[in-house]
Amino acid sequence: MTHTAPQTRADTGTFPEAMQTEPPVIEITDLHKSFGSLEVLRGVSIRALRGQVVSLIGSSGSGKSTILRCANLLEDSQSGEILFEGEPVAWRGQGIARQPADRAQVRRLRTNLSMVFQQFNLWSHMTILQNVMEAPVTVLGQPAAEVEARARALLDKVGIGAKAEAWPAELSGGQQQRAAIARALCMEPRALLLDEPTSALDPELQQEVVKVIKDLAAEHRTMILVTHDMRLAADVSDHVVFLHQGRIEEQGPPEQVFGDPRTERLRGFLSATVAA
Ligand SMILES: Nc1ncnc2c1ncn2[C@@H]1O[C@H](COP(=O)(O)OP(=O)(O)OP(=O)(O)O)[C@@H](O)[C@H]1O
Repeated sequence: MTHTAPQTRADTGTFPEAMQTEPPVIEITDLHKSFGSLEVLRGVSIRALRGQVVSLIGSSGSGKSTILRCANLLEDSQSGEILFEGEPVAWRGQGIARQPADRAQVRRLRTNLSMVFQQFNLWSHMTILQNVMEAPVTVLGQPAAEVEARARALLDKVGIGAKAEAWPAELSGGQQQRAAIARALCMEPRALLLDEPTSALDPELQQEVVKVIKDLAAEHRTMILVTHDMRLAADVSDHVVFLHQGRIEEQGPPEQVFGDPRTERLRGFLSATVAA
């Protein structure tokens, strides 16, 4: 079966060869995760090198978001290893006493590995500018004037500079998501985790956010992107991972995954997604 393969960024170049000798920014090995008796991840291994965009695709419930949440210490796992820039992301203790192994690491990790959520999660009692400035000022203790200059520049970059003093409720969903991306970037993270950043938006608003994500990919930001938007995955990814019921069913460069899928499951998934 042939598919109308979305065009990919295969020939646009990814990252300088020299950078490939450093450890991956994110390296997940043989991750297993269950919620009670429900096995959600069954031995998933994924890595993102500096400057790479890795997209996770697959049916609802296949475990994509759980991978991001484990990588960011929002969820524990049963077994497997997660390294951020070569440093283990680990938990310790038993039962309800179990917690991330090292509080300083949680802070470092959340600073360096910013997450953008499907539902934006802006603070409604703060203006857009305050939302973007909050963590660098309060968590990192950076001077407010410096952070404000950076925050305003980021809001300009994502096209909502004029909304700096507005409240989140005054913005469209697409504008709120762009503010959430500016907020993540204001931490000056080394990598971004994007969890279905366009899924909560009407189609016409999705394109505003897609443009911002494409711009970030063109800057060779390291990103793991969970998305149901196959065109976006094809456009921005260096590597695409197709998950099925907690396992990697197929993976490869986007031109292969979308243009020449090897497994019947991926072919079926792509046909169903394109038809939807
Ligand atoms: N906190 C939780 N408690 C119990 N089950 C959970 C929890 N979080 C996720 N799950 C279950 O784990 C499975 C995987 O969820 P996950 O959100 O990772 O999938 P997904 O591939 O991202 O799906 P979607 O595309 O719908 O967001 C689902 O069956 C979900 O219901």
